[in-house]
Amino acid sequence: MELITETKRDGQKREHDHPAIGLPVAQDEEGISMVIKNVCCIGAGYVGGSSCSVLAWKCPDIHVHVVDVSHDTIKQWNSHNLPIYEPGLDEVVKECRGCNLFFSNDIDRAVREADMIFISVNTPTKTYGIGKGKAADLQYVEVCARKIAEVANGPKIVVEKSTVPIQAAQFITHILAANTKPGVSFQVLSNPEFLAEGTAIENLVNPDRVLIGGEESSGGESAMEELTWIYHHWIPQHNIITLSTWSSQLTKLASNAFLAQRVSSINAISAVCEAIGADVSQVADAVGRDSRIGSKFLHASVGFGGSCFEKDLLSLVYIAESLNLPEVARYWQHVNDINHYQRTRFGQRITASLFNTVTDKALAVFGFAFKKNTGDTRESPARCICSQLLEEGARINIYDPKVERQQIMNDLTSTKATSEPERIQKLIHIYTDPYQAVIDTHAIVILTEWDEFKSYDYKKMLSVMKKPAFLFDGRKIIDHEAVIKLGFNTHTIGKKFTPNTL
Ligand SMILES: NC(=O)C1=CN([C@@H]2O[C@H](COP(=O)(O)OP(=O)(O)OC[C@H]3O[C@@H](n4cnc5c(N)ncnc54)[C@H](O)[C@@H]3O)[C@@H](O)[C@H]2O)C=CC1
Ligand SMILES: O=C(O)[C@H]1O[C@H](OP(=O)(O)OP(=O)(O)OC[C@H]2O[C@@H](n3ccc(=O)[nH]c3=O)[C@H](O)[C@@H]2O)[C@H](O)[C@@H](O)[C@@H]1O
Repeated sequence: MELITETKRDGQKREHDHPAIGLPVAQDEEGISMVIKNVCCIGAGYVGGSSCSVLAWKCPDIHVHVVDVSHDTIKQWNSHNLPIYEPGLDEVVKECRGCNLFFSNDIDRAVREADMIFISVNTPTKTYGIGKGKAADLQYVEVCARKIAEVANGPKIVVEKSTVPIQAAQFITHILAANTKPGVSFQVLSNPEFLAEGTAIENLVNPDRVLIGGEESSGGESAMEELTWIYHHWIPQHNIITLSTWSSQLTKLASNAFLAQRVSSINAISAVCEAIGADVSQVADAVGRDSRIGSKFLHASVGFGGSCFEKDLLSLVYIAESLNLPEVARYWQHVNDINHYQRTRFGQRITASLFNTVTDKALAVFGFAFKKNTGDTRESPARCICSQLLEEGARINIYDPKVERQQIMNDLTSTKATSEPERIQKLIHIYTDPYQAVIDTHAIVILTEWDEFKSYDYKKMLSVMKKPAFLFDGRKIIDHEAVIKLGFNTHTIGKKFTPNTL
């Protein structure tokens, strides 16, 4: 394995390729000896990788070992090219990696050495069997629980960080309890994560709150104290909430559902605005000035994306159905339905505006990630809208500053996206220069709110496009009056402009 040399927080240059062994014993402020915590995190994805990097950064006295089944992912975490793009993450990892932060595939060793184990594996929507299309798939969480039970050799605190339905902590406890050996004991805590992609480091460093859910027993309470002690390294006590495990798990699902509901609410209003000639930005601004409502998460768009809002809404719908609460299930299902409606509506508007056909027309698509400042395309509205346009026979030139070419190709030609991958593949062109992407196109379609899209030279772009040239701003980020003046036929969400005849 390649050795990496990095300058560490103590100013020393060091090489490393594997986790250090043998932990020192530290003294706290009162000089009392205290064993340094040895933390392991199973799952080196967005959540495990970034949250544990910040944990290592904020807790130099804690040894953090992040493990994953994927060799490629771990190789990337140990390289100069991290597997995820997050502003500020590179700096944090560079400072701690090889000191008190380690990435490896040696899950058994990490679990054995740890006294606290975070489970941060994926919990996607089930694609098969009971609950297909709605329930959270807990197979990866179960594998972790069984692995911990198999290799644990002492007392362990198991912290459920993945987003899970409300019974998950019980089933983890059940598996662990059925496998205890002499000298081995387990406490299971719920500690859901609230970071948002693109702002993960800021969210982890200054969280609105940290939830620690546990059992109401002396063992549960002391486990909660242990985890509270870790977070206390950088988070004030009043931002750390201790609660029951079920409340903690439900709070996570409810928080995502509330956020998704706000986006769907303003998007539903945007359709009304388009129909009556109102402006959704003005409505959102005025509604948000009510301090009881607040201004955040009222930005109308092509719909919400990302790996969690839809998944967690569907999980909540499934839970409500399982609890025989069909009205509750329908309520949350509608939040998701509006999101699909909003995406489809925008795709249809593009086709309708381009004289009811996009067949063989070239369109430049700006942005493929589900939001700015991330390279993540999971459930991105861009995937859905591009697929819609490709099905209509459009040729699309895609530019995104962070999403890899192969990722875009996979997303649009997978069996989930199309039944005709060969035909679709020929219609897609990926660009690394937005000015090249627009040449000879009929329209520009903005699908992610990257800041750089605001400052492009649209006059220059217009000069190389087919006329009449169209601009569809699905994120409401550019100066519409300015591009209309240039001569673009402009469309956006929640507002209608007079057709441009320049
Ligand atoms: N992505 C996000 O912004 C947020 C995600 N969450 C939740 O956190 C959880 C993880 O999400 P992400 O980090 O986005 O997922 P991810 O897909 O980026 O990462 C999960 C990682 O777990 C690894 N893994 C799966 N099974 C494993 C096993 N048995 N042993 C070792 N490694 C294993 C996978 O190889 C993968 O690298 C999910 O439940 C998600 O709902 C919560 C808050 C934010
Ligand atoms: O559980 C999770 O995975 C995370 O889900 C969201 O974080 P994330 O999906 O990374 O990003 P958000 O900023 O919430 O945006 C989600 C989607 O909604 C869209 N959005 C957001 C806000 C808005 O006003 N309008 C709007 O269309 C975004 O463009 C994006 O597509 C939550 O914000 C996090 O608290 C949570 O931890």
